[in-house]
Amino acid sequence: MNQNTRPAALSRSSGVPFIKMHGAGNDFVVIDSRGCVHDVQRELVVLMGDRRRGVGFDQLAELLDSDATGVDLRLRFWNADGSLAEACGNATRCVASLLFEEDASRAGLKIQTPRGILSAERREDQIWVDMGAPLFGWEEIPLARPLDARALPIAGQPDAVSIGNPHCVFFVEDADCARVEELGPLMENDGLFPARTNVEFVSLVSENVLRMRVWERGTGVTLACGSGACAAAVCAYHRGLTDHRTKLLVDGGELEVDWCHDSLWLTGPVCKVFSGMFLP
Ligand SMILES: N[C@H](CCC[C@H](N)C(=O)O)C(=O)O
Repeated sequence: MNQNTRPAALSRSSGVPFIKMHGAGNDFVVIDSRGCVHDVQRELVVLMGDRRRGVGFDQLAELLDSDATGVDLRLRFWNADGSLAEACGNATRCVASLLFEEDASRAGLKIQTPRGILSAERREDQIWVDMGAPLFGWEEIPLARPLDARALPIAGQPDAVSIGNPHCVFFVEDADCARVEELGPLMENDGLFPARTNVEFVSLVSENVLRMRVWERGTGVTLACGSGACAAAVCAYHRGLTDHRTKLLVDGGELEVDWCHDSLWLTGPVCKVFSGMFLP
């Protein structure tokens, strides 16, 4: 790459330090831009996101300073295609685990995201993140026109919901047979969703246990999706399929959602894989 075309963050002479993490196989690069002059730019995201020429990730989570009182940090989420996302449940869990590790005496965290200020808590050996309340208003999701978001009038009658970011949830007989790679990108780019959408295929496996496969907006097929798990759990609850607490079997493991007093609490495994220096 020509030196003159380098985005600001790439001109850090010794490279860009990062941590690679995953939550149930949903993988992330975490960059700490707190106290930095340069924040991350789209060009850097796309270069790092390349699984052959870069590091590779589903999302890049960027830690930023927050000026809101009582807030520990601000988070910005980038998809692998360089687009921004309003929410990312699994990256929020991963970052919360880093912060709890930094300071073992911490009981809770407040994290500012485009979706609002989220709480994270450590309960025994699990980290829970409150993803907030689901939004079903057509202009909140957003949908292209005023429609009832539950059972959209298209084939498969999916539900639409926002967990800060848009989701389109298909309830199917057997999620393992869903044509995720074919239908995912079609729905992601359907005119019904002007901001594009994440797409989940969900089936009921047993009492309060759902199987979920996902196509993520701006990324593609992923092994798990935290906001998608919240979307699937709350839509299943509204359809009378599950109770308030749901386990989700995803391709990369298990997630759990507790839908409680207008809060969608999310938990699941978190793993730190390696740290490194990205050299442009
Ligand atoms: N993996 C994320 C979702 C990323 C969202 C992104 N694909 C979008 O909304 O554009 C999660 O755990 O919630």
